[in-house]
Amino acid sequence: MTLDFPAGPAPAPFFGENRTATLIEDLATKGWAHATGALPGDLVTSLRDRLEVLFEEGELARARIGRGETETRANSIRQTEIAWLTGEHPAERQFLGGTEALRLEINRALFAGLFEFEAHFARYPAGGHYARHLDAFADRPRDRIVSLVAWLNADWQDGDGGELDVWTGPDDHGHPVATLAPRGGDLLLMMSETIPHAVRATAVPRLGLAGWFRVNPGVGGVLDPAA
Ligand SMILES: O=C(O)CCC(=O)C(=O)O
Ligand SMILES: [Fe+2]
Repeated sequence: MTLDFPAGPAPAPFFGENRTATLIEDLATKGWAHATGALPGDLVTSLRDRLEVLFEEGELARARIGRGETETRANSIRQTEIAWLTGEHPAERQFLGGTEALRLEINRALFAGLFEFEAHFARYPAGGHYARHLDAFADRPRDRIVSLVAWLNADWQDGDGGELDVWTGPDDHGHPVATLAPRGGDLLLMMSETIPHAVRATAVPRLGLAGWFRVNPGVGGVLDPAA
C-alpha cells in the first residue's frame, strides 16, 4: 500500500538536518545506517498501541516469502505476522510523514529517484525469527532500493533475543558487522539489494515496522554513492 502526499506544508522530519545528513552519508558509504532514539517517544507509543490493537483484533496475517514455498520451509525462514500501513490511523500518518521527509532528503542528497514508500507492521511471536536475506529479489524488476526498519519494543532487555544481524554485503559470510537490539525508537536504513540481514529468534513478542523506498520499476532509478 503506498500513499500520495498532497501538495502542502512539508512533512515533519523525524530528526534535524545534521542527523539526517549523517544517516544518509552512512547509507551511501557503508550501505546501512543505524540511529538510536530516532522516533519521538509518543509516536513509538501510539504505533505500538496500534499494532497491539491490530493483533488483538486478528488483523495480522502470516508473512509469506517467495512464491511456491511450502509452509514448512516458509516457517523455517520467516516466522512473523504483518499488517500493511494504510495511513488511516493518525500514528501511521505521522510515521509516513517522517518517512516522506526522509525520502525527499535521500533523493536530494543521492539523486536516488525514490518514488514511493510502503511499510508494514510486524509482530514476531516468541520463537519468531527471519533467516538471513536481502529485501530486494533478483527475480523481480528493480523496485525496492532502500529498506527502513523501526522498532517499537517498550523495554527491551538483554536476553530477550530478537537482535538484527547485519552483514556488509552479499559475499560477506563472516561474523555480522553489527548486531542490533530492537529497541523502541531506534531505526535502521539499508540498501535493499546489497545488505544481508537476519532476525535472531526472539524470546518474547517483538514489535516493529519494516518499509521500503521504491523506484518506479518503469524508470529504474540508480543510487550512485559517488554522485
Ligand atoms: O524486524 C526486523 O528487525 C527486520 C525485518 C526484516 O528484515 C524484513 O521484514 O525484511
Ligand atoms: Fe529484511
